[in-house]
Formats: sequence, C-alpha cells, structure tokens
Amino acid sequence: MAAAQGGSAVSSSEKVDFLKLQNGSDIRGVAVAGVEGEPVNLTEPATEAIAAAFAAWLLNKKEADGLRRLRISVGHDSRISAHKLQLLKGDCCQNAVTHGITAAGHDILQFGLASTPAMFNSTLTEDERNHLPVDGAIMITASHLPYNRNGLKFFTSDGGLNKADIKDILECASKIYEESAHSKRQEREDASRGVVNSVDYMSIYASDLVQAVRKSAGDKEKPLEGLHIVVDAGNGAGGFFVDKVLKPLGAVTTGSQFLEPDGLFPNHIPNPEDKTAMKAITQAVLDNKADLGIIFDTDVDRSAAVDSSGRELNRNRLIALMAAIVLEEHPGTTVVTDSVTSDGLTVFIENKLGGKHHRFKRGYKNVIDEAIHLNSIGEESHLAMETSGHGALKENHWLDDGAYLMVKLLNKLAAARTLDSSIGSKVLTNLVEGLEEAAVTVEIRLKIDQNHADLKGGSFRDYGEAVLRHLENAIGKDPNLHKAPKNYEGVRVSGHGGWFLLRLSLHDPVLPLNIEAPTKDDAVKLGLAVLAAVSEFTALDVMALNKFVQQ
Ligand SMILES: O=P(O)(O)OC[C@H]1O[C@H](O)[C@H](O)[C@@H](O)[C@@H]1O
Repeated sequence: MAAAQGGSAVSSSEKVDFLKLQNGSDIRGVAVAGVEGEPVNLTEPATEAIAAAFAAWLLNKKEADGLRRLRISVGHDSRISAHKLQLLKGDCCQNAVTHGITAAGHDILQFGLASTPAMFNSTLTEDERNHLPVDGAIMITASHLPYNRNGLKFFTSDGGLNKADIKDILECASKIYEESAHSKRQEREDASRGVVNSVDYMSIYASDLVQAVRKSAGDKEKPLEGLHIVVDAGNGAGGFFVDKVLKPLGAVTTGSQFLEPDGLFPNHIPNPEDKTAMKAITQAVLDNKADLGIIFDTDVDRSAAVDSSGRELNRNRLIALMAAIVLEEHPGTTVVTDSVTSDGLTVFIENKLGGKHHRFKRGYKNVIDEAIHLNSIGEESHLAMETSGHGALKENHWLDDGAYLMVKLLNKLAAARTLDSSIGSKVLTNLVEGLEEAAVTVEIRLKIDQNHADLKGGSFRDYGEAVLRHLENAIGKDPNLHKAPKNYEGVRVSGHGGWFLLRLSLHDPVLPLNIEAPTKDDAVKLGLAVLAAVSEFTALDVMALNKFVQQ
C-alpha cells in the first residue's frame, strides 16, 4: 500500500510497536499516562500516522473510482484523551486524527461527541449540504475500557474494517511514522491542505431513528406519549438518546442518569454486561416507577434494557427478545450468536419461535461476518447478536448499533400502544416468556502465565490449545459429560443438567470458562471436571476456579 500522500505532520522520536495496537478489528492502546505499568503507546504522533495510513488505505480502494481527494468523518466518545486525539488544539486547527488526514490532502468532517454506529451511518447519509456521505469514518473510542485507554474504529460504506485491513493499516502507519521522523517541520506544515468542517451529525442520525419509530406507529408524531423511559448513558456518548430520540417521540425521561459525558466514568463502567451498571439502571427504573430502562455502553454500539418490574433484558434475554421480534418479521430465519449463549436460548429460538439458532464464535465481528456468510451461501439470517449486547440486523446494513436495537424495542411498544394506549414494557416481557434460564451462570477467567517455564518458550495460544485438547480427551472418558455435537470454538460440554465452555480469549492470554447449571452443586461438578483435566498445566492460574468449586 502507498504511504499517505503529501507527507504527514507526525513527528516523534519515540519507538512505537504499531502491531501491538491491534485488537481484532479495532485499534486500542493506552492514551493517558498515570496508571502504573501502562505506558502510553497510543501517542498523538502514532495516532496521526494511523489516521494517515487509513486515508492511504481508503484512497487505494477508491482510486479505481477516480477519487483523489477523500472526505472522512471523525467522531469520539467521552474519553478524556479524545481531546488530544481529535479536538482542535488552540487555533491551529490541527490535532492527531484531523492532522493525519488533512496533511495527506484529504478533507475532514468533525462530528465531535458521537456514537460508533453514527460514524458508520455517515458513510451512507445522502446530504450534500452537510458534505455527506463521507468516503470513510473514524471513531475514537475504547468502548468500556478504563479511562486511560483509547482506540480507533474505521468504517467505509461496506461496514467496519476487518482484522486483515487493520493489520495493513498499522504496517503502513509504522512506515509513515518512520518517514515523518526524518521530514522537516516546515515541509510537514506545508503539507496541510485538507479542509476541516464541523457538522452536527448526531442530530441527523437521531432524526432517522425518530422517523423509524414514528413509521411503526402509523406515522404518529408522538407514539411514546405517556410512556416513562429512563436512560443510563454511563457518562459515555449515549446521552443524545434522551433529547434527540425519546423526547421528540413524546416519552417522559425524568430520572435518566449519567447523560453528561465524563471520560473518568465516575458512576459505573458503561457496559451493559457489567453487574453494577445493570443494577444502576434497574434502580433508576424502580425509583422512578418507569415503564422501561435503557442502558448504553460508552460508544453506543451495545445496549440493554430493563422492564418496569426491574427485570433485566440483557445477555441471553436480550437476544431472545430481539430474536422474537425478528422472527415475527422473518419466520424461520437463522439467528447467529456468540459461543457463550445458553442452551435455553437454543430451545427458545428453535422450539418456541420456530427459528434456527446458529451458535458461533465469540467476537461481534465474527458473529456478524458469519451471518453475512450464511446469507451468501443461501441460509437466510436477519439477526447476529452477542451476549455482550452487540447486535446487528440485516435491515440495518449489518451494523451493530445499540441505539437501533433499542429502537426496535420502541417500535414494538409504539405499535402496541396504537391498539392499547395503557400498555407498557409488558409487551416486551411477554415476548421472552418461556425462555429457560439457568439458576447459576458464571464466567471464570483462567490466566496463562506467559513467562512460565511450562510454556517451554511457546506462545500462550499454543499452550491454550494444548489445554483444550487435553480437556477434550478427558471429557470423552466421563459418561456424565457429552461434547456438543456442533461447536466452533473451545470445548463445549453438556452434563449435570447444564453446560460449560472453555475457550481461548480473543485477545488475552486467558482461557475464559463459562458454566451454566440448575444448581450450585451441578455447576461445581462441571467446574471440578474442568479442574481435574487442566490441573497438570502449571502455567494456568486456576485459583478462581478452585475458589468457585470450594465455596
Ligand atoms: O474473548 P474475550 O476475552 O472474552 O473477549 C471477547 C470480547 O472481546 C471484545 O470486547 C469484543 O468487542 C467482543 O465482541 C468480544 O465478545
């Protein structure tokens, strides 16, 4: 791939290992100093080089269409480092991402605080007055990670970039970074020739969500009138949902919380999988006697809900709810999920809803790509969803959009209220009736010590695979345990009325173990079976599992 045109404004003598910044199909790093043992590696010059490399990658793709000058949108979540990485510095209109792009001769549309899915949408919106659509979009976010981290996500109108694209971009960024260390400052300043414009894109994006809900209620202006809905944005970027979506639709939103962006996340981690976060929104629903609660992660690509009785609608339950809605619209369709979904969910989707459950791998991009793949080989799928709250629909360009998921729930509510104006979240709760749920659900993460002698100099991945192979063999000898007939990652086993899955983490030197069982005793039996099989692997830290089986 060609390096960015026109040089870059990058200047740094510090060494950066760019490939270490790859996290699957995202870029993640430490952007703020202050946490011991976590030196900053996503510096401003490194970010600038990555942005320039994205522009070069995109130009390479678009050159066939004769395009020489690109339009790229940039947005960010509420992280404190967003300002270093994206916002204007003083009056010189330069900053890491913007400078990286404009120095390469391309134009920037700055959206400011934005959600990840909105950034993707800006590659599709037809609105020339606002310089839309853009050729590519960059979101500055590290999702729910601690305040010192940050990262980048890239989009074209085809969706999010994949792992191989990110690797190419990082390799190119490394070259740009090296080259720029040798270029003169004046040369770099002269190279700045792209134009920077600011657009209030979140208003444009939100008005599309509003229209969708109105449409499902027969074009009623305020279809949520009389409903009380509280939102918890966890001080991330999701606060817009209150003023720009719920209020125009007529909902009462008092009691909504943590709507103000605050990159130190002082209230709770913005993550719908997090117990404290779910407790916070549940409490807000109960305290305000609200009809519904909605919670987003930092950059709004994930979400969850709470019904008026305080029942959490997240993880398997949210997938079941979305599956019920999607299967009404597309009978018999396949629902693709991640690997840690419950057996109860399969029974629900297949027996109650008449759909097909395709349990695939962990990782939202894996799940989405698998659904796209199934469609391409003739198996119809309209929903791809992870227990983490990432969910994508075919009708929405296979984009994982937490706000769009909630809009699907609002559509259901709005449509039901055209028939019965007193009906609330019961409409939703009724849809998941019959979903069997295990009394005990745990995830225990077993760490692999990468420096341990037992690795014999090999990689943690090889070591983890060896653990999994050994476990698989051991299971074969236990008549109470049965390997899942179809499984795409790790070792998934049924027994003692429940199941477990041991697999390699997508990113970390960790083997996450998920167990679901009807009683603690049964869960312990499953845990003991794993423990017995892995105990000879001395580089594996089984302390947490030991604790679990002894409790
Ligand atoms: O494999 P793990 O360490 O459990 O991480 C798995 C998770 O990683 C990231 O957070 C991805 O965004 C998720 O889609 C994925 O589920």
